[in-house]
Amino acid sequence: MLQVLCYALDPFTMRQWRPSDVLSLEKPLRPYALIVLNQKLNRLDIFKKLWSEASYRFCADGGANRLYDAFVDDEELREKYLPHAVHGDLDSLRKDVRDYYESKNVEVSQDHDQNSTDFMKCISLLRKKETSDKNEDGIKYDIVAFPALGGRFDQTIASINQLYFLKDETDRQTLLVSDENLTILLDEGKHRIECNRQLEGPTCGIMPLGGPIVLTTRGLRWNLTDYPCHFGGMVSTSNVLASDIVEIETDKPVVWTVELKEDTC
Ligand SMILES: Nc1ncnc2c1ncn2[C@@H]1O[C@H](COP(=O)(O)OP(=O)(O)OP(=O)(O)O)[C@@H](O)[C@H]1O
Ligand SMILES: Cc1ncc(C[n+]2csc(CCO)c2C)c(N)n1
Repeated sequence: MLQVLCYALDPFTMRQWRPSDVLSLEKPLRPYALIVLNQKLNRLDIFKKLWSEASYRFCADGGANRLYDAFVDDEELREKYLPHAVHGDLDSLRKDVRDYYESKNVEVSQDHDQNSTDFMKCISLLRKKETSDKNEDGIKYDIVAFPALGGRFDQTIASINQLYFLKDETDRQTLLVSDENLTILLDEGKHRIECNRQLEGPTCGIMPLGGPIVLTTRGLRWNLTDYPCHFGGMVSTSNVLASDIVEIETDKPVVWTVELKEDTC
């Protein structure tokens, strides 16, 4: 009761998160751009749900191959899943895939920069769209990347690094969705994460990937109070949701990840 009172008195210092909204709500509360990365689209249930409500749909380079290949047996369906753009250095995009999407008037654009991944390039493209005349309301879109994490470890770390890059953009949230996890970055401060335990859990982790932190948690099976966490010391992995509401207070950014159930959509 006391905590409910605290929220009522101090709602702005606690950042609110509902990571699984993108999988559960009919209409998302916040508009988002879906970026399809270059990993096999195993979970078409998740993919179709994320796709259906996205305001922008970009394929990061070889992500377009995965999209194309997901509908190998169904030409008609393939034509229903046309992205707004295929973007990147285009060293992974197959010629047949490029020809197909170009023939359907999909924007295929190349950026040769060798210091940014194709995922990052797609985020730059989103920024361009956001500042274009067509976005008169100046909407900033959340970013949902799928399938993110897993696969190559350097790419996995690059994707998490991307969360850190974006952390100061507090008017947008970035969510990495994999076949088995939802992952976000919590910036320094207080956070209230609402979990839908029909979709999320039981396991979760809080990982100080950017350096040492001091952590306080509530709503987990194993909680910490003002506890120093760092690699080589305490890292909260294989933790378990004990409540629909998880509260986390951290003095530095920290990665939150929660397991996805097998049947989510
Ligand atoms: N094996 C992988 N594991 C995890 N993520 C991947 C993997 N391969 C690609 N990705 C993600 O998909 C995006 C598009 O991949 P792309 O087809 O361009 O492969 P790449 O040339 O190896 O990637 P990049 O040029 O971005 O380093 C990458 O930017 C990355 O976010
Ligand atoms: C210090 C440093 N390490 C690695 C790369 C390589 N790299 C990082 S992102 C990217 C683009 C891939 O499409 C490439 C080639 C670099 N540039 N600088």
